[in-house]
Amino acid sequence: MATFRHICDSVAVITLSNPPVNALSSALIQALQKALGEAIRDSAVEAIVICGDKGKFCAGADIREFNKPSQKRGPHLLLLTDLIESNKKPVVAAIEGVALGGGLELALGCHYRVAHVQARVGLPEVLLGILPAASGTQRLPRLIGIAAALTLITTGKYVPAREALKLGIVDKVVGENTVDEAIRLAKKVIGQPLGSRQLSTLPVQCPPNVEALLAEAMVKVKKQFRGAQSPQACIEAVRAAVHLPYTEGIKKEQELYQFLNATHEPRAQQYAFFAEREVAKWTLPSGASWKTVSPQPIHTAAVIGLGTMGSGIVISLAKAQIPVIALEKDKKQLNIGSKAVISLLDRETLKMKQLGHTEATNSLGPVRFTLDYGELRDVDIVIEAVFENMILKKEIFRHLSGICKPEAFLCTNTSGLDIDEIASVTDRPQMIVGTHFYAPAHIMKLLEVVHGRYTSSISISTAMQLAKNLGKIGVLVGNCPLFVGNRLMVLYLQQAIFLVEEGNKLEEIDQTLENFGLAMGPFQMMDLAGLDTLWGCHVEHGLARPEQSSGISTHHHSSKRYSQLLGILCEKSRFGQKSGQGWYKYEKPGGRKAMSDPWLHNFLSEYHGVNNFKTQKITQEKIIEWCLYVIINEGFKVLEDGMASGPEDIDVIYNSGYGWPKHTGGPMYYASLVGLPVVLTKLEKYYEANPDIPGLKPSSLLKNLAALGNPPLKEWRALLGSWSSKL
Ligand SMILES: CCCCCCCCCCCCC/C=C/C(=O)SCCNC(=O)CCNC(=O)[C@H](O)C(C)(C)COP(=O)(O)OP(=O)(O)OC[C@H]1O[C@@H](n2cnc3c(N)ncnc32)[C@H](O)[C@@H]1OP(=O)(O)O
Repeated sequence: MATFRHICDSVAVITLSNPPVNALSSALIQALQKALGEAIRDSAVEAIVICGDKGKFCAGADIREFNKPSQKRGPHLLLLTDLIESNKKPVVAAIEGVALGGGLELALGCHYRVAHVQARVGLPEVLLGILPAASGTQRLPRLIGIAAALTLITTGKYVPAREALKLGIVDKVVGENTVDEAIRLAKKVIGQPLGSRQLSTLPVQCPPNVEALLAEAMVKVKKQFRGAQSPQACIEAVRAAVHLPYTEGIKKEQELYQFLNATHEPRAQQYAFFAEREVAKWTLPSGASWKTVSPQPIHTAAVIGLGTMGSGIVISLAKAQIPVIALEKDKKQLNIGSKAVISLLDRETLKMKQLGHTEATNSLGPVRFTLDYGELRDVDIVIEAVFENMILKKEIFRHLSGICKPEAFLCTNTSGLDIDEIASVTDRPQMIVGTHFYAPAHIMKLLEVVHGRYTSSISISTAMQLAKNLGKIGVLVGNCPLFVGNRLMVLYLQQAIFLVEEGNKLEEIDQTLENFGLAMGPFQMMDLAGLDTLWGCHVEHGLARPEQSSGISTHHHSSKRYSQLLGILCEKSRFGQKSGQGWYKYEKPGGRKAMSDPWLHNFLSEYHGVNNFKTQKITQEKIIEWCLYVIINEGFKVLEDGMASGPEDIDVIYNSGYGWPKHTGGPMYYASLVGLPVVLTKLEKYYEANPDIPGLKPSSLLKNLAALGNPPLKEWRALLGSWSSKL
């Protein structure tokens, strides 16, 4: 756990050992306390080095223990940091790998910190719904100042060693032998006064405008983490460091921790943390998983189509150092596409250089542009990213079949078309996988990996490994129309549009859902995605009729309610951000700043009158229920259909692909927070009043679970044996 040995009879090295990331479990904290006590008492020891086993210093408190009652958690890390700091023998932290959360707090208790050049440090507690409650909010501002500490503590950002050195978090960065260097430093400082190295005793260096700085940070986090309490608590704790002596600041830190811990947020965020890791460990009903099916290595790739999605996918591959051949259909498109890719690559290279990655200078190297399909002959994987048209996609896959080597995986970036139909025209249906990236593809973390009827487990394993290599979260889903993410999303967007038809203001709907915590409201999201794209998707998937926009309409299609508004706006060339107007207007085509548009409001009130819609102004609470409960309900239907392995998969898709607020865990976790019987009752009521909206018809899985009360999400599967994955 924490072992202790003598070096040269004067330096004790204490090694933290708790695989895989040396998380500070209560057992490890106890062992560390014991080892420290021994080293302190041992008169032969004049200095101490703390390091982590297997090249990882420490990833912080053991998150799995957070739900243990505190009396069972053993000694508190905070007491340990005080013990280290007040010790007369110098203590040096040798940081390799990571020093995160409690791991960094432990290092801040030490008198010196030496880091390996590839190490990263940070205080990510805010991302787990808590704050750095083992003195991080009090010691870090004393070390690096208020502004830098605020940034680190409120964003949870991981800082690479070189940046940590610039900020003053570590004293030295080394390329190798971190522990040896820490031992050398420890020996050198034996006998020197430690006063200036005891962070708790230092004054906080405050700029004159400190209150303005704190207020600005508060505005920022309220916008960035709407509805979440931990970022605000983090700022309050740093404010305490400004105004109160250390011990009082610590009291405030503890109070804020207790306050946060009493909310649902830590549990929701910690659930989201583990859910992300769980879904990456895919298993198929056949039993195939990482453990049984090795992914094929991907040394080279090709991307077909260099529009927004294709360009982003090329960048993603290039960033992972996978050589890419980028193909377009004609010279003009290749010219436009290659310019977009090169400019994105330049931007990424610059970003990486700023982070100290010198190897990034060569990141443009792996991309080659071509018009010639023949060049794709030897690549290991092809990702098709042309626009959503089945005929075109089939033509491309037929062509690829004849050109690519038999071992090449052929992937489609369709956002919802039938993978099996695409596979049917190829010579290798078992090697066809859906790889649904999210825009911008080089930034968004989510990759839906779509399992077609014929897809082999090796293809799945390879696609899931590719997601990892690209730094993305791969979530395995089934081949249903629109897959999982968009299947739920399209119903949500429709609900929002129905509200507008009934006389509600789209700005209010957006604002309400943003206040709930979504990264953007539905209308801003539609403008970003492109109204023409969404309309095309509605028509393609039979949610509306193509001719309806100009024709006479009953607002029903196959007895289901639909709205023509998207089609009408497209007819008026209002495509969203790209055309400078959609649901909102923008300063110019491609502009980002959404402004309310008086023209649209006039148009909507006319439309409302002409079409005789009922007027139904609803409250903020109802907007949330009306729009979000269809996501939850369809999530249950996805589980019923076996198109996702579990509720965690749906939550991860929404958290990482759709800006769902992690402090509510994800839509399915949120349903359990609200209470399944409550969600069910509301849906029943809404469906009774709107039988023409099938998205509101409660799923039988929801009904069955609600009948059992509100069982915790992790028990859903065990309670209902009938629901099984059909992936
Ligand atoms: C005076 C007394 C008063 C008492 C008052 C009580 C107050 C109580 C206060 C409590 C104070 C606590 C203060 C400290 C808080 C914290 O430290 S919170 C934790 C902060 N740390 C993190 O958030 C780190 C999260 N982890 C990561 O970012 C990554 O895992 C990684 C470390 C960078 C490694 O990444 P990668 O190599 O990609 O591997 P992963 O797949 O992500 O992880 C590997 C496995 O490790 C598990 N894991 C990771 N971190 C932790 C952790 N901190 N605890 C437990 N487990 C962890 C992860 O789940 C993976 O596990 P498997 O899936 O089982 O393999």
